[in-house]
Amino acid sequence: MAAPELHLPPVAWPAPAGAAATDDARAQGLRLLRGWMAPLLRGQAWRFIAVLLLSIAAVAAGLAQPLLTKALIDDGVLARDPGAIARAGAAMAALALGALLVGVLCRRLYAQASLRVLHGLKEALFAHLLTLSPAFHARVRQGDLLARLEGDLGEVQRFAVDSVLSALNAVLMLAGTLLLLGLWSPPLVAVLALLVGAHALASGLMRPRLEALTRRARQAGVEVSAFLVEKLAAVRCIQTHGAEGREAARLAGLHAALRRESIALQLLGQLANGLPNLLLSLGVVAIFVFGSLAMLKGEALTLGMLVAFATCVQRASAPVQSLMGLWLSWQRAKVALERVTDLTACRPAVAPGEAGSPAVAPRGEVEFQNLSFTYPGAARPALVAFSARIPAGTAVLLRGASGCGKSTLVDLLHRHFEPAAGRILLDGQDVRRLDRAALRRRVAVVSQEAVLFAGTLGENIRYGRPQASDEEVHRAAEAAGVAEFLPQLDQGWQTVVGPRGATLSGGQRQRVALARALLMAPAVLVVDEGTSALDEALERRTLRRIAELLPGCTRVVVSHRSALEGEFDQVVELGAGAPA
Ligand SMILES: Nc1ncnc2c1ncn2[C@@H]1O[C@H](COP(=O)(O)OP(=O)(O)OP(=O)(O)O)[C@@H](O)[C@H]1O
Repeated sequence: MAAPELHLPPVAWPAPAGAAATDDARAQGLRLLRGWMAPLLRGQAWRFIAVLLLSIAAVAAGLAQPLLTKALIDDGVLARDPGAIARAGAAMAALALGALLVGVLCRRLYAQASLRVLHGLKEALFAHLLTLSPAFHARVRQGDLLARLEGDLGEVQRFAVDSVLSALNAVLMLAGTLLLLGLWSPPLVAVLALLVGAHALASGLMRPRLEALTRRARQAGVEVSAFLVEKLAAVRCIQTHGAEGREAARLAGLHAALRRESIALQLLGQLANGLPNLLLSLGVVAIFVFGSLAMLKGEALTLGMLVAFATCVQRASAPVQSLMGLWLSWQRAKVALERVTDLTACRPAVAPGEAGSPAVAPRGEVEFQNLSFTYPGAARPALVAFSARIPAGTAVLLRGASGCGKSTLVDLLHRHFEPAAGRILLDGQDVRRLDRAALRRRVAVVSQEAVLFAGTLGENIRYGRPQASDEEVHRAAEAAGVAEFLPQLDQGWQTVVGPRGATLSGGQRQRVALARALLMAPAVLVVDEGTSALDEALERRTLRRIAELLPGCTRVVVSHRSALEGEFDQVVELGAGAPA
């Protein structure tokens, strides 16, 4: 049985407050995410191992610096040996240069591996989003999806890859430093451990506030991107209604909320970040004060050792800070992970279908048997016990009052949803038993809103069948009426139609979308008000040309125009039983 698309109650997500998915759904979503990440990480394993080995080399070079400092002071300066000073200086310079080269190589390998993992994750999430039904996409704001794809997924990847690697590096550095310090002075190690413990305590106290602030700041950012995506796609409507000023003011309001949350988050983050710095600076002061006092008392401590101690503690500060930073990134990543699993927890409304394909030479007979359907979360059914039979190769006009369920019927035929009751047969086979992709190749749908992509006219017509020959494209374009406006386009087939086909008229866009469907040579062609922007004479001509191009094709046309009735073999009325 198909899994429900949303395991969440329909109102729980997407909601303005970004409410959570159920635990069960989230666990499933997490499993899916881990399933994507594991092979990506395995594929980059050699790069990560190389980065680790290079990091160990860099740590060793870093640890040699305090030893050289000690040698320079004690064996060189205090022993008044210029040769020892020169040797220690040259070794320090060589190590610094080596560290730079290793750092560059490390960064290169690391960026390659890390970006591949991020892009792989994004591609998997994008592919997942493409499996979700139009009803899901109708409910989710595009800006919200973008924020989750771009920001949240990046945060998860940064934690899973960047933070883990830098933490590993930090642990190595810290372990080496502690070893050195332990050899010289065990009490100093105890001081460091005390500092780390104090920081952990302070961090624990700040955690709940930091997590809540992170979530709120993220949501405020999503509100801004969702606003921009929606409004920039509707500039003409805003201009028509003279709403430019109001929209600008709304953006300012959203920005004010975002600023409030971001500044609070940054202040708390700064405090959390600055704490280890403060503690370590106090540690260095303590070493100099107590070390100097010990030297004055004549204890066995050289100036070189004191400087080397301080250098060690300062060297330990970077890894300690990076480990503390790890905690901060985990707070951010946890919130981001929840937001990404909100998406991975969503399942396609319908299963891809069984292995069966529609007949090799489909006839195109469609039968709706007692179909009922209610949208998730809707109070009233969109379709109630609808039945009709459309013989193969016939032309049918499907009509009914606005909102009576005509488009829903088309979506059920295309298996964007499963009916609550009843079934649809294609050539006698239940469409649920058919492979969904194969079904969609046999049944082409042209909707009222023609969706074109930025690209040439030819590319848009070929979208469903990129390998079609020029001649096939021309025939489909001729039947759809594209040929009638082609001479008006400067570049002919090569004309770039702009984002969403914006440089064409509504009727021209519909004709391009129709040509695209005809090129697929479907067994069943459904035109869901897909020629509504054409004048009546052109619509009539187009319907006749389609019949000539695809004589055996079953044609179902959803239209409110009664004058076209004569063009059809049958008129099917939808409405009885369905809500008005
Ligand atoms: N995604 C959705 N979620 C909830 N309800 C929906 C959704 N899409 C459509 N509906 C509802 O289902 C009913 C049928 O809608 P449908 O789009 O199928 O009607 P239609 O007959 O094609 O209308 P029109 O002729 O105006 O295009 C309507 O009451 C509509 O409000």
